[in-house]
Amino acid sequence: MQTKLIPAILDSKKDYFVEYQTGSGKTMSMLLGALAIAHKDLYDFGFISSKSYKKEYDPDNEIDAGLEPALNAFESPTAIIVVPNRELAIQIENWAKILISEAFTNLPSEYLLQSFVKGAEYEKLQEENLSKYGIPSIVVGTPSRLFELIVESQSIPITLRLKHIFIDEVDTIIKLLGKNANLDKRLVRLKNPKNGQILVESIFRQLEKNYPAIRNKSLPKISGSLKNTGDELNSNTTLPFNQLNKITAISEQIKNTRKKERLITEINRVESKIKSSDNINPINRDYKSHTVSIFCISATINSDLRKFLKSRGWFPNPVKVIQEIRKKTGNSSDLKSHAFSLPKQTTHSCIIVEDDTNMIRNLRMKEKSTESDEKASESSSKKGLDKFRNTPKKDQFKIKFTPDGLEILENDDTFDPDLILYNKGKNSSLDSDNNYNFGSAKTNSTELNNQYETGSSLVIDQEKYNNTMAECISNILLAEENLVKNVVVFLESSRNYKSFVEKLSDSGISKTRIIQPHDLLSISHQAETSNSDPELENSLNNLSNTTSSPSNINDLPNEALSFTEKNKIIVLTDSAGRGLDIEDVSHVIIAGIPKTASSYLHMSGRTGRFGKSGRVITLSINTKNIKSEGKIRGIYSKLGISNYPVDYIEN
Ligand SMILES: Nc1ncnc2c1ncn2[C@@H]1O[C@H](COP(=O)(O)OP(=O)(O)OP(=O)(O)O)[C@@H](O)[C@H]1O
Repeated sequence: MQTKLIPAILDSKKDYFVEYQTGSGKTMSMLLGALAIAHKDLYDFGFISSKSYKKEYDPDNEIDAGLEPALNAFESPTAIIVVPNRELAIQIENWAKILISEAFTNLPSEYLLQSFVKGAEYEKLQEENLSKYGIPSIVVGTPSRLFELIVESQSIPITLRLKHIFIDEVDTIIKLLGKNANLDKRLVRLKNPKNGQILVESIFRQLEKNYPAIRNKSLPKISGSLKNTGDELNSNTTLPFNQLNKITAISEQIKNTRKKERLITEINRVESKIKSSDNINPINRDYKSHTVSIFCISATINSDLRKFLKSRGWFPNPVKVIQEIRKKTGNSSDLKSHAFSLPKQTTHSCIIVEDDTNMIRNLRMKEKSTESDEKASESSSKKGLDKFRNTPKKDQFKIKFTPDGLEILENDDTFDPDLILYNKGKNSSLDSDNNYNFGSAKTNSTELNNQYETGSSLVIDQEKYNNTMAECISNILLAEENLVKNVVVFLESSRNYKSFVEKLSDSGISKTRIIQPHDLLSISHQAETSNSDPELENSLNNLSNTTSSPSNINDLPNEALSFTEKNKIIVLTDSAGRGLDIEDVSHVIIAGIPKTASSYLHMSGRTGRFGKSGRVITLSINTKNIKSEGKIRGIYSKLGISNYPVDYIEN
């Protein structure tokens, strides 16, 4: 993958989807490629002066070439890296610091790369860095912070120097609505697209405004009207209007007059927002003068996301795809039926806790997982979109084998971005969220069931969840002591984080061993500001070395005492853990049923990275009414993994 991706970045003539398994080195390749380009910037813009040191630039002897940094030499960045969370932005910056210090003796890394994330203390430091070092060659940050700096305040200007936009964990950044999201939620999304989407599209709008000459054809007129509904829709209607039209068509069939009226009012509000907002209509890139390459990167990119981004005007030309060859699953022969790939060296186990008897046992896998398990994992909604689900699937892609790998040619004649909203059958996406009951006040038993199925798990109260999970986790760590290095625990996103961490420390795990996302940031931040040992600066990568104060014997009420201090328990949620590379994670423990197969894949991917072995244990509570086994079996089956029974637990 790296031998394909890095040259593709250096060539920068096309747009790419990069879909490789977790821990395969995507983020590292992206950074290496971007730094290679930034490195050239140093010479092109006089940072490294041969005159001052009376030496010619010698690529084999860079350290001696001599550096002469000039303030504000770059008028704008040459690459923008968008990531979904602060932790990942800081991790990338820390990696860059180490790589840059290896290549140059005297060059502050901030000339080449700076990170931008939200939070008062970080923002202050970022502003100081910007004024001290000027605009870096590479900016990395979260969508909302980059939006503030690039679009709102324009403190980071965008010029034709910009050659690359990397979107790491693109599926999280765009976060398409799930197939079962209701109309309310769809309307809200239409009015308020995700920050990452607005950021990227605003950058292209800015470029177009500032450099009209880069376009050599005039913009087609964007039009749309609510008057065309249902079958009258034609392909010239732009995406948001098209979606709105379909929502209108569905809302008209709703019998409950009050609900119908409310929806129509909301539809009108969304329509006027769409009309008045530039941000909502797709962009229109001109590929005859292709100036910026977009790299969309993740272990889980599905065809819905590809279609959606194309419909937003991101890729008017064929997009290159760098991905591993996948085995096929399911019935269909198209790309959707490819299972996402997981590292082979990771084992997956699921432990079921029977709530009524308090017994624990291994997940029982049937001989072969049945279709009903898969259905359980998708959990169908009965919210009135059924008639759209059976819409015949169109042949959206043609695949071409090229020397560089697979290239996907999307066929414009058959392409219908609205299918993203409505066409969901058996082959529905793995990574869309399943969202229910948005805005609904009442919850009936079916909805309750759905909530559980989707992983919201509100049926199990917080106290019971905390007690059960903490007890299981401390016992597992005890039983697997010899295998344990660092451990990542994922708790359900709907859970109270603080009380869970407190319970964990009550159950025999020393507080000093528990690391929270904020701790990861503050460790990095301290390393950054204290200008200490560069090795230490890579704190995310050296968790086992950044030990906290020695453990107090009173913090360790039971046998968990025997753990050494170097073993850390990092408590995260799915979104905070996306893309993070934490050193020596031997175990991932997922406390609860993941929302989607894709979510499971990313959480489990914090271990078994870059060829190392890994162990993933999912803990699931079976209550009297709700059996969670079908859901986890469905996820296993979708991802093509089998249960590895835990030998110290009954089957
Ligand atoms: N060429 C390489 N040689 C040695 N180690 C590497 C190389 N490339 C990446 N790594 C290491 O492999 C680990 C995983 O890399 P990285 O985080 O880039 O993977 P990823 O594919 O982006 O993972 P994810 O999908 O979880 O975001 C990191 O510790 C990284 O330092």
